Amino acid sequence: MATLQLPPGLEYNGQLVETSNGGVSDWVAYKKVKLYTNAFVILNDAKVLLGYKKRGFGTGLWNGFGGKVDPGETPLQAAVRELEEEAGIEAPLEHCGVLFFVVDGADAAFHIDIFRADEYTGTVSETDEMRPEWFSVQKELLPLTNPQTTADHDHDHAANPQATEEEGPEPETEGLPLPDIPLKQMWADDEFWMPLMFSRRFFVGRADFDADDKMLKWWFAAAPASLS
Ligand SMILES: Nc1ncnc2c1[nH]c(=O)n2[C@H]1C[C@H](O)[C@@H](COP(=O)(O)OP(=O)(O)OP(=O)(O)O)O1
Repeated sequence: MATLQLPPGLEYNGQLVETSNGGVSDWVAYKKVKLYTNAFVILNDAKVLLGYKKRGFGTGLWNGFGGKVDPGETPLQAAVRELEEEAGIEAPLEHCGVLFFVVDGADAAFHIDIFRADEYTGTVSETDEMRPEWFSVQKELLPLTNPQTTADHDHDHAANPQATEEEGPEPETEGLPLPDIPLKQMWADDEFWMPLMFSRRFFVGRADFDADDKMLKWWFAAAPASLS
């Protein structure tokens, strides 16, 4: 497999397959990089918890839960802290990808470590910063070729052979008709990497935006499906 040329800001030593790219020809220049996290709880490969950003950067958009990595923290520690601060829950987070994100004119680029978990404990709660809500993962975000993704979207409880009745339907989503993930009210890059996250393929990518939050250029790649 040929080695891929990664955009500036990204490093990855393993095998990658390019999954999407587009936009204008030049990457936006940046001077420094700040570390961020973003975390998703995904139940039965079929439902995902998102938060509506009520204030600060990205106000009015739905996103995972996350923020800056504080001095002395690892990205995983920061992701666990932010999930508790912004959604009131704890989860066994696993690193599932890296997004390098640049806004033209901003003082620093964002290196965002993305985490996912299949379960959580605690009670999902609204905070000053985020309003959490469960969404159904629409079929368009689940590649048909993914052997590990077993979501059955015609039923509330996904057809996951490892799910047992003891795990039960989650009380906070049981019986509710969930809306699809609101891609039009999310960062424009999300549609390129969310399918990789849902199909459990480790991904890396970069997305550059202008000062009005319009996406200028993007590139995403993922571990080959058989290696993830
Ligand atoms: N393009 C894109 N796609 C997906 N997710 C993101 C982006 N850009 C982003 O910034 N993000 C994520 C990364 C972080 O999870 C949040 C932004 O964090 P923010 O809320 O600004 O950081 P905090 O540390 O919580 O900020 P304060 O609480 O200090 O205001 O969005």
